[in-house]
Amino acid sequence: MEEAGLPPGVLNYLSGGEAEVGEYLVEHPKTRFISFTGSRAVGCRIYERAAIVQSGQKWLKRVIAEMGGKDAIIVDKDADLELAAQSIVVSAFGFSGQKCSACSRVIVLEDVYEQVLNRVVELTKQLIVGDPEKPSTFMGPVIDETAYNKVMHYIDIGKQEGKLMTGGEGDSSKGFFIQPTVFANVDPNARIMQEEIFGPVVAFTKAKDFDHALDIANNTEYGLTGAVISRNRSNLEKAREEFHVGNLYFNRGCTGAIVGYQPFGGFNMSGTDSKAGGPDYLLLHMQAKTVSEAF
Ligand SMILES: NC(=O)c1ccc[n+]([C@@H]2O[C@H](COP(=O)([O-])OP(=O)(O)OC[C@H]3O[C@@H](n4cnc5c(N)ncnc54)[C@H](O)[C@@H]3O)[C@@H](O)[C@H]2O)c1
Ligand SMILES: N[C@@H](CCC=O)C(=O)O
Repeated sequence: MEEAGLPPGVLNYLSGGEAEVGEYLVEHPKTRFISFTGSRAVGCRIYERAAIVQSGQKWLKRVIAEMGGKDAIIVDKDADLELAAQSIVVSAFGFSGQKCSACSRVIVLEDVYEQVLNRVVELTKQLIVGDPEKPSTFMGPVIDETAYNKVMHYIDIGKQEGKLMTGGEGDSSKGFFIQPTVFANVDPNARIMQEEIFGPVVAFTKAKDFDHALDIANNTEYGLTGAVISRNRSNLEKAREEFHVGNLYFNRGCTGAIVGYQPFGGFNMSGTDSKAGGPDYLLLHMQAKTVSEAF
């Protein structure tokens, strides 16, 4: 950044604990702007703390919060089912599901539900989990023990809430490895359909028609990414209007936004409606001033 012209000392990297560093910076009267990426819980905490005007503070702090997701892929009855299955597997299990954009809910029209589910299970069983340095590995471990315990806890909940189709096992003896896990026949209001897991776990539910599928997809506090796999143009147009997410994809998975091409950021509890990687983002970090001179 200095090579690009930024004066020394403007950009600083500071590591440390959440309370010691995070809370201190958020609450400091001289902090002016906070750009945060992380969970809903921490984002809400920052938003709340930043709103309090501290002694000596002479501005209102501005906050951008990019938070979590509970992202859904809808599969229509006339979809390319192989494309659907491939898109689901990549979106659910890439980076071990540790993406805010990861697919954690699959909503399939009842006409093709069994076919899509069976193919996803088949593809999931072929994934290689292991050493991420090996090119043949598809999925490495989750990030740490806390993440491992959290995801395994959700897998236990999933075993009560749905039918375990594949996966469901973890091994923390040498790294924190979790098998890619698929649950079927899950109620849209179940915890694994509502709460962000941030791990390799995906839940399937059945919709009776496309409107029902959209209702289920929108039945979440989040609104980050979503995808529709369909050959039906009028259903795609309906989703364009009614599927309430910041990043909506048609006939592809719901991860992998490209900077400059698919500006990224969600609605509702997924964030503050900003679009990282898009032309408007920089303006959010600036202060506009209007100067008028009369002659
Ligand atoms: N919307 C997006 O663009 C996006 C992108 C990536 C990840 N995420 C989300 O991030 C989450 C996973 O990341 P994580 O586990 O690092 O999230 P996290 O919220 O646990 O932590 C994020 C950061 O906040 C810091 N932090 C924690 N408490 C704080 C506090 N009280 N005050 C200030 N800072 C504090 C942490 O030290 C960490 O650096 C998921 O929810 C995921 O969906 C969102
Ligand atoms: N922008 C990334 C997600 C970032 C968060 O994990 C994507 O589109 O997959």
